[in-house]
Amino acid sequence: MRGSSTWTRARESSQRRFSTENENENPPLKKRKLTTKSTPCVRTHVVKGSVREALSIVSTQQELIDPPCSFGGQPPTLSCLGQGDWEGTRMATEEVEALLNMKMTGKAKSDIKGRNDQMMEYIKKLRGCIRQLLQVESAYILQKEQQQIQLQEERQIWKETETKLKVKQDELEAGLSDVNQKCSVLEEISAKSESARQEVLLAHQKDSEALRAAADERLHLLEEIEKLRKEVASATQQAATLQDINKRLQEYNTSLQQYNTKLQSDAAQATEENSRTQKEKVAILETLGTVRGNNAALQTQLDTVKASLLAETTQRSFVNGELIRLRGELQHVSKEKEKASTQLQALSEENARFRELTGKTAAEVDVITSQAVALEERYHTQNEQMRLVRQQLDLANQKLEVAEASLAWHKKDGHDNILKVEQLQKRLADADQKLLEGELLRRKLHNIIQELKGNIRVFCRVRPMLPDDDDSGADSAVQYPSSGELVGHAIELLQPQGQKYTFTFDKVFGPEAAQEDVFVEISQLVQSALDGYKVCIFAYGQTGSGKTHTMLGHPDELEQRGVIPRSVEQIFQSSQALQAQGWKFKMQASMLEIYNETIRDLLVNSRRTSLDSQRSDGGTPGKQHVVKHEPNGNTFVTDLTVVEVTSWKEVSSLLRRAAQSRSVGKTAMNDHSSRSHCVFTLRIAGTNENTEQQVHGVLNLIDLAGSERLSRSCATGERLRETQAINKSLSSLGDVILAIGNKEQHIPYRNSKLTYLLQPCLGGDSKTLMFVNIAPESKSLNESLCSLRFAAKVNACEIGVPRRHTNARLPEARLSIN
Ligand SMILES: Nc1ncnc2c1ncn2[C@@H]1O[C@H](COP(=O)(O)OP(=O)(O)OP(=O)(O)O)[C@@H](O)[C@H]1O
Repeated sequence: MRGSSTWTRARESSQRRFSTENENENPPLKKRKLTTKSTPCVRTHVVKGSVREALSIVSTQQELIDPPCSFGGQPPTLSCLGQGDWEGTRMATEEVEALLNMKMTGKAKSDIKGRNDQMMEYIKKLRGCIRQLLQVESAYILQKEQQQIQLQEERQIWKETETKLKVKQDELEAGLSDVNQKCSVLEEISAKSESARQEVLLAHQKDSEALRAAADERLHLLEEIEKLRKEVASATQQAATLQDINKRLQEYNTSLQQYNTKLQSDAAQATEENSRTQKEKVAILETLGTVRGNNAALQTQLDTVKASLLAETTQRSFVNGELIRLRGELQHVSKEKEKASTQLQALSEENARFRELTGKTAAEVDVITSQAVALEERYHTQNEQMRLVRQQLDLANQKLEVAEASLAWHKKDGHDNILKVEQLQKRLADADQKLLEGELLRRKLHNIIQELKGNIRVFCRVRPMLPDDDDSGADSAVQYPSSGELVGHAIELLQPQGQKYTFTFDKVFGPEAAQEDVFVEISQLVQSALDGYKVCIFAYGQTGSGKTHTMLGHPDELEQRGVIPRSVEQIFQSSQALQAQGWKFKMQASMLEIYNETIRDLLVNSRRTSLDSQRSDGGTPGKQHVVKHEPNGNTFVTDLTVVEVTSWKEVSSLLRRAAQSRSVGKTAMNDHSSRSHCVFTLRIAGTNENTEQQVHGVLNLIDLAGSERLSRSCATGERLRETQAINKSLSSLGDVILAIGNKEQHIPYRNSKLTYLLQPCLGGDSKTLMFVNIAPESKSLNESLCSLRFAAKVNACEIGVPRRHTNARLPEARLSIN
């Protein structure tokens, strides 16, 4: 740049110099030539002027043209000039000046010739001078032209350079903006790196804290390990047994997989069969409709025929009566006729005898003859009457035959129709049965697939609006998809601002779902407790959302019984049905509640009169109940009352006993709020006398205390303490499920009594189902959202594959009969 500006300055000064020289110092050449030409005669001052100009140019440019002509430093004289050769000599400025200032010397005025010669000499010199000047001028012009060409070239170069420079400048500017951009990007990156660095620092701090916590945990774990070592010693003893069991389980697993494959192909077949049956059912229903229509028409026809048959039967009986009467009359007439013919015979014989004897008069003969004629006429009339009656009888008989034939035909047709309807009804019943079987198979397969997946299943139940709900008249905050695959499996929560949250679960029950509908869906799961599985069903949800209604309901009202009564009843019924196969079951029931992180026995005999008196010491007086997990996978609670039960009736009385002991209180959100987690456990031990097989199943049915926000429950004092304990244990449940979901090494089961008790159900080998109960009113929307989010986490949780507890090899088929 600097080079270019120096170059530009030099170029500008050169230009300026040229233009000054051209425009100011040198008048146009043409003008000077004209001036010279227009004054051919020598006039000193004119010539002097132009020559001076020329001289000044010559003197300025003299170094450029030729080296100066030296006169040896002497001013020239005309004589000197006369001695030199003007043609070939170059003149210095002073010489020209001297020539111009030269005066006529030596000649008298009268010496015209002399003067003339002198003048001629002078003119000759002047001419030489002028010629030289002209040469200088042409040299100058040539030089000027060269310079102009050079200038042009320089200008061209300058222009090109300028263009190049411009391009270069543009490139540099573009480069500069690129660099600027890069700079800003780098600045951003640097800012980000800075924030990342900060985050890393924070994370590092957290890690350090976590490390410290881990160190503490490690210490704790070392203690645990010590304990575990002792346990391991005993476990080693069992290892051999377990290995054997494991081997058998592997075999069982293989057979289960085969069974599963078979079930899947069966399922495919069943689905096919199902759809075929459905189509068949539709066709049958259509045919049945047509047949029913035909049947109705035939029925009407049959009724008409029956009516006409009745009329015919009446007519027939009338005709029969008439026939009998006519037959009687005919007999009577026949008798009369026989009598008359006997009489006639007698009279004829008499007449003949008389004629023979000629003893009778002609008059008497006439009378007798007329009597005989009359008798004969009577006989003919009676014959005619008989013929007519016979005709009538034949007609009636014909009518009767026609009526009987038509009746038989109608009867046959009606019978055919009845047969057809019966057949169709049978096929319909078969199709319904197949559908039912298909549905049962589908449920079974679904259960098996769930078992193999090892997931906790989640059912959502939304209770109806209650009369006490403030917005019972308002729209519910809950919706369900009305079409597509999600029907019956999804729930949508609507926020007042229009935002919609959709959650999907294994099953969603709306407010219209009856207790029976809910139980149908879990009956298979309950049944597997009888097959030797650990089954755990628990209800989670905010206060007043229907957990107790779902789990317990009203045990004494048939329709309103909840999961616990129905499950127990089903277990007893199935166990009785299995007795035919040689199975004998022993059932033991227990019930406990976890109240304020303390386990309380709800079946203890010493019935408490005041709940508050126990609450103060936190449980059964003198007894501390502790949860124990045995190495064989069994979990029990120390000193808990366990009652052997043989019927639903006994369990029912236990439930009533427990209900009286349960911690219930009135909250702002529920008049009869369960203030504790209630756990009903049924242990099932089954032995088959024929095969010596044994199964050990456990059914845990849990009604959790309601989750509620302190701000909404308005709890104070004892209620506040209860609520805090409930929330703490529920949040521990959330932590456990989150840790299982994240497949963390350490699962914090010990953080609460509830999670420690549920450990085998949540992280072990049991079949677990959670009900998330939802209150539909819009004021509960936030609680519902929390509950559903919690349930969604649970739904995503894999807890391991359920394990059946048996001590002898079992056949592939399950024990369950339904
Ligand atoms: N599906 C339902 N159909 C009819 N009524 C219901 C239903 N679910 C709940 N209810 C009624 O709602 C009220 C509250 O139900 P419930 O006591 O079962 O709630 P909860 O969740 O157990 O409450 P808490 O946690 O406070 O014990 C009861 O009156 C119950 O009868």
